[in-house]
Amino acid sequence: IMAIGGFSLQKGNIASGKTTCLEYFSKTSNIEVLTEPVSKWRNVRGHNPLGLMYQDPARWGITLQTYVQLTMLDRHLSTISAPVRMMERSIYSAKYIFVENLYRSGKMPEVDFAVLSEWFEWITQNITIPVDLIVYLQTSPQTCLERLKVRCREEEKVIPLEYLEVVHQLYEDWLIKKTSFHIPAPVLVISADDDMQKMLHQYEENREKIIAARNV
Ligand SMILES: Nc1ncnc2c1ncn2[C@@H]1O[C@H](COP(=O)(O)OP(=O)(O)O)[C@@H](O)[C@H]1O
Ligand SMILES: Cc1cn([C@H]2C[C@H](O)[C@@H](COP(=O)(O)O)O2)c(=O)[nH]c1=O
Repeated sequence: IMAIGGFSLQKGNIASGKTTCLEYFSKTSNIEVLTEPVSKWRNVRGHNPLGLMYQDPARWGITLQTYVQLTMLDRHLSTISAPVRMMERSIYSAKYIFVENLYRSGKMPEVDFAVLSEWFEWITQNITIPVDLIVYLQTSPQTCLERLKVRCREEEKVIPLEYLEVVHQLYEDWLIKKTSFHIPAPVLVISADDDMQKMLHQYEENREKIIAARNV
C-alpha cells in the first residue's frame, strides 16, 4: 500500500472503456496511469501471442497467459511517480478471469493450468502487490461488442458475443456476487454503458473516491 494517496486497479470486460477512462484521469489530475501492456502481448520479439491465442487457444493460451502474468507483475512493481496511481486490470484479473475461462471452457490443458497456478500462487504469496481500490467499469456484453467493433483490433475480430458474456459473468461472480475468488481491495462499481458525455460526468462524481482510495 502506498504511503500517499492510493493505488487503484481498473477492471472491466474487453472494450468496456478502461483505457478511455484512464486517459481522462491522466489528463485531468496528478494521477499516474498504467495502461495494459497490450502492445507487448501483440509483439514479443516479433511474435504475436495475443493473435495466436485467439486463433488456437488450446495451443497458445499458456504462452499468452505466461507472458501476461510477467508483464502485469512488471507493471505492478514499477516505480511510482505520482501520489495516486491507476492501473488497467491486474495480475488478479489475468488469472481469475482469463486463465480461469480458458481452463473452464476446456481450452487449457490441466497441466498448463496447474503450472500457471503455481506461478501465480508463488508470486502473490511472496511479493506484495499494492492495491487500495478496485474500480469496476460495469458494462453489458452487448455494449462491449459494439465498442470492440469500433476499436477494430485485428486479433479480436474473431470474438463473439458469447465470449464477452462469459468474461462478464466471471467478473460479476468475482466482484459483485463475491462468490468465486479473493478480492484484494474494496470495489467501486461504475456503470459504464452510457455515452462518453455521461461517462465523463460519472468519472467526475467518483474522482474523490478514487483519489482517496487509501481511505476507502
Ligand atoms: N462511453 C463510451 N461510449 C462510446 N464509446 C466508447 C466509450 N468509452 C470508450 N469508447 C470507445 O470504445 C472502444 C473501446 O474503449 P477502450 O477504452 O479501448 O476499452 P478497454 O480499454 O476497456 O478495452 C474505443 O474505440 C473507445 O473510443
Ligand atoms: C488481461 C488479459 C487480456 N487478454 C486479452 C483480452 C483482450 O483481447 C486484450 C486486452 O484488451 P482490453 O481491451 O484492454 O480488454 O487482451 C487475455 O486474453 N488474457 C488476459 O489475461
